[in-house]
Amino acid sequence: MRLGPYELPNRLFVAPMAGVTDRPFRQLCRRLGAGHAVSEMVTSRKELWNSLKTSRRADHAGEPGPVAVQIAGTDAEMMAEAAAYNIDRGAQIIDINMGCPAKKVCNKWAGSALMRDEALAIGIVEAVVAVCAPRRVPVSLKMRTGWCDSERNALSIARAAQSAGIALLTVHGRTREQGYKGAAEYETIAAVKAALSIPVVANGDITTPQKAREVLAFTRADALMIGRAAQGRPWIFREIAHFLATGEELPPPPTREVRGWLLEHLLEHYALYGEFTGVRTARKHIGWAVRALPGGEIFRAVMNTLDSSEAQVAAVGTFFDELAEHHSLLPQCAAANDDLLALEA
Ligand SMILES: Cc1cc2nc3c(=O)[nH]c(=O)nc-3n(C[C@H](O)[C@H](O)[C@H](O)COP(=O)(O)O)c2cc1C
Repeated sequence: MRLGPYELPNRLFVAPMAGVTDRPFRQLCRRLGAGHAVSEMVTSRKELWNSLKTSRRADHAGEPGPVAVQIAGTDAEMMAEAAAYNIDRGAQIIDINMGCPAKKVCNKWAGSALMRDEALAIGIVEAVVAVCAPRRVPVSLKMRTGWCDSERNALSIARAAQSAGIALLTVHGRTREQGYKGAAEYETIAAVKAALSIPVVANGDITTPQKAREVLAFTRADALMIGRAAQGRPWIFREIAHFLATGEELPPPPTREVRGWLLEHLLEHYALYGEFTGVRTARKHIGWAVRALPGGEIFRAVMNTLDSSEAQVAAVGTFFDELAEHHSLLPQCAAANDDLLALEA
């Protein structure tokens, strides 16, 4: 599918998830079938641009393009500056965050809180497009269905944002008030898709290839975005791609291959974050990878006591070696996907 001047390899996107979708994770998802990845959000507050956290988030070394950087903020001029700053550092697509419900973001009237003030929201879109268009950088927008049940204004913002020049729109089928609770609804996404001529991406609770097919059919969206279901299961993208193309389910991946992907991911992760932070932040990725495997919960607890990368890598290697002795294919998850989603929200 096309996004501005770029032809994306497929219509399965990794959702931006702060603290999760760093470069190593995005690269892993892409390798395992995702056609597009949006980075974790970068603040529009200039004073934070040189912080270690922001510079790690702006690290795209070796990442296959187009590099999409998400920006968040509350002020049109600052957002335009943030867009220009990130383009100068390699961003090829700028994604505006109007979807994040986090308090840190919402208290500052950013993220999904912007949906409450349509004039401000569109002012931001216009200012960002004004900076990006001359540089031939497409702007995408990510939003929820509205602020709350009685203020479901996705359609009106979507129309205005399209007129303001965005190239693609993602809609997460929940209101800001819902956070991650309840189920995503797809009626609003279908209505937005029917009203717009630019590509629309459906997001929310897509956890299986079957669900992916249903959401595509119901919303008629051009693409799907997947977040939490890819945590610990980045091969979900190729599972979905295969199912959409053939109608058949792929068998689970070989346990040894999963071992290899996770260990490679860990090495990339330590390289980006360094030993101390890397070991600590890798724990969640390992936890997600093993949570639904036999012995996973016990391993997770043990692993949280290890504080060197060497010990972490050795423990993960041994865990998967032992698993592979009994299961050449990864044993299917015991926990239902819905439980996993609830767990991580
Ligand atoms: C840990 C976490 C961090 C997130 N961070 C962001 C973010 O930085 N920007 C954003 O637009 N959405 C963010 N989201 C929302 C996701 O992009 C996505 O819209 C949401 O998880 C619904 O999709 P899913 O059901 O496939 O997970 C985050 C979600 C999670 C779980």
